[in-house]
Amino acid sequence: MYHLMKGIYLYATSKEEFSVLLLGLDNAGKTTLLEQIKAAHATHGHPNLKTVPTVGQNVSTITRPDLYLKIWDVGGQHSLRGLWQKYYASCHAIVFVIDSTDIGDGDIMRLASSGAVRDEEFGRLNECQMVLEDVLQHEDTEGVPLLVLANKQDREDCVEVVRIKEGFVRKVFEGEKGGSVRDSRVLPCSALTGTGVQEAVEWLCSRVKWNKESRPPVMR
Ligand SMILES: Nc1nc2c(ncn2[C@@H]2O[C@H](COP(=O)(O)OP(=O)(O)OP(=O)(O)O)[C@@H](O)[C@H]2O)c(=O)[nH]1
Ligand SMILES: [Mg+2]
Repeated sequence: MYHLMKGIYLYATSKEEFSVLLLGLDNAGKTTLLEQIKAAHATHGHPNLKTVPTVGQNVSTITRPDLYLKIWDVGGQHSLRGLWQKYYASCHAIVFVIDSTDIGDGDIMRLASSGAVRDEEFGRLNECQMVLEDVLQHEDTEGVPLLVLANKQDREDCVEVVRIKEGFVRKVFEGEKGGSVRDSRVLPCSALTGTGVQEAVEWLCSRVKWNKESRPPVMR
């Protein structure tokens, strides 16, 4: 009887848990974003916005009415990107965070036709493109929903989200390194002020549920 009751109790109180992986170049704003998401889901809480470059990982589980989201924030520095792939097979969604102030005008066709990569004009656009392509091409990310966040939209010198969508994300997806078909979206946000963070979380929650036949959740 005890075991039956315990089983019913556990069944009634358990929820599906989905894992979300935050990726992007160093300084893109991944840790700041995680802090905002944590603060928004805590009863009392101010985000800790004094981040330092991540070496290793930060992980946090947030509780939503119908599910848990376990969010993995990994270091984006060049030397740490090799570690990302060990998270791919078990994640249910990927967020690719872009620093919208460090990608020139966000137009990869112009970058390609310019020949030389002139840093001051294109910022880290080329690096950002190669890193995103690597993620999309990896077999373990096949079919995983991908949210691209055009971060730092609070800054005056940012590239607006439509340009990032048209000039960068769409072109990468349509290119030969665009990888498999997947659910994807580009949204603006400011991890620093919190603008757009809620919309991002909503999108992630809906997509991990839609995709759960391909990537089933863990019961917790
Ligand atoms: N203005 C502005 N600054 C931001 C925003 N998001 C992050 N930053 C700043 O960008 C810097 C880097 O932010 P982090 O969150 O540490 O970046 P990260 O992607 O975690 O970097 P790594 O851990 O090295 O991969 C910090 O100085 C943040 O305050 C934003 O939306 N707007
Ligand atoms: Mg970080």
